[in-house]
Amino acid sequence: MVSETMTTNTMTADPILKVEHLSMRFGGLMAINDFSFEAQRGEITALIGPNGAGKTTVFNCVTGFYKPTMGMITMRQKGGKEFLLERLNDFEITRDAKVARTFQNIRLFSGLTVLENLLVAQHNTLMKASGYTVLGLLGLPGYKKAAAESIEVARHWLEKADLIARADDPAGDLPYGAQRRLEIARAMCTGPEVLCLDEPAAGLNPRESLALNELLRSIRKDSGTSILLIEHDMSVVMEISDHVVVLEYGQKISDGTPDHVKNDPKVIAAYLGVEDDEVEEVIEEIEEIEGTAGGSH
Ligand SMILES: Nc1ncnc2c1ncn2[C@@H]1O[C@H](COP(=O)(O)OP(=O)(O)OP(=O)(O)O)[C@@H](O)[C@H]1O
Repeated sequence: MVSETMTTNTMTADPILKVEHLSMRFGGLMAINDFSFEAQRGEITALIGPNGAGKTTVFNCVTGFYKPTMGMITMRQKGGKEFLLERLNDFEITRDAKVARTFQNIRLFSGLTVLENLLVAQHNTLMKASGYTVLGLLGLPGYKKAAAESIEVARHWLEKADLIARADDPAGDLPYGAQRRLEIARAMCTGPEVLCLDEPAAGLNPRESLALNELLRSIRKDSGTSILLIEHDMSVVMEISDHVVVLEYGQKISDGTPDHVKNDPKVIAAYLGVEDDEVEEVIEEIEEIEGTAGGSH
């Protein structure tokens, strides 16, 4: 039988994103120190780790918000074209390399409607079709066609995100979980090959969390977009990820399938804040407590 780890790392090896020897220094602090990992095409890769481990810094390097102190970040599109992301500006990473992102804090245009938010996301395509002229905006058939297509793309993602009934409502009126899904739908309207999500489940209730899982799974299945996510909610990470990479103090401590990572003593130690050799003792204690709780029901 082929092990799960092999399925992820060997048999389907087709990395869309390769991070090699990444380091990021902030003054005297080495926030990321010689960190390498690969995200496979068509998979959901989660980056996890305790607070301050460096997850957001890695994200900011991948998406061009920070220029790394050292290291290489290669994005290989499905046609084979390669981009060295550390050399590009953030807007080029979105526009040319086709890496989209969402943020920890929701950044929607709250006064615009839900649909309008998705049309704004397609601004680049629409402006190109207008020939960048007012006349183009008013009369060019190419523009009209592009505008109709943009509405179609928006409708598609509104349906996927279960937001079609709210299309004409101001984005700011949506419940929190729906705003998170709208952000993801907006990122998808740019046609990304990699979607980077910064804590998409933060602040969601269990029902909203389930809706998010469903949306992310359908993105992977239907669009083939690869997803890289940072997430604290382990139920989301373990349920939807194909591959999990764990950071602690800016260095990789584990890398593999959710099952592999979940049972890795180094990861357990990092999350519990104990030394590696104390892990077994702590696990035994937890099992005892679980046994006692199970027995009392
Ligand atoms: N712009 C910055 N200037 C200085 N230090 C920074 C900067 N950004 C991050 N850091 C530091 O780098 C380290 C890693 O921070 P980062 O935000 O990447 O961690 P994280 O794993 O995303 O944490 P959290 O889970 O709390 O969001 C921290 O010690 C943080 O204080």
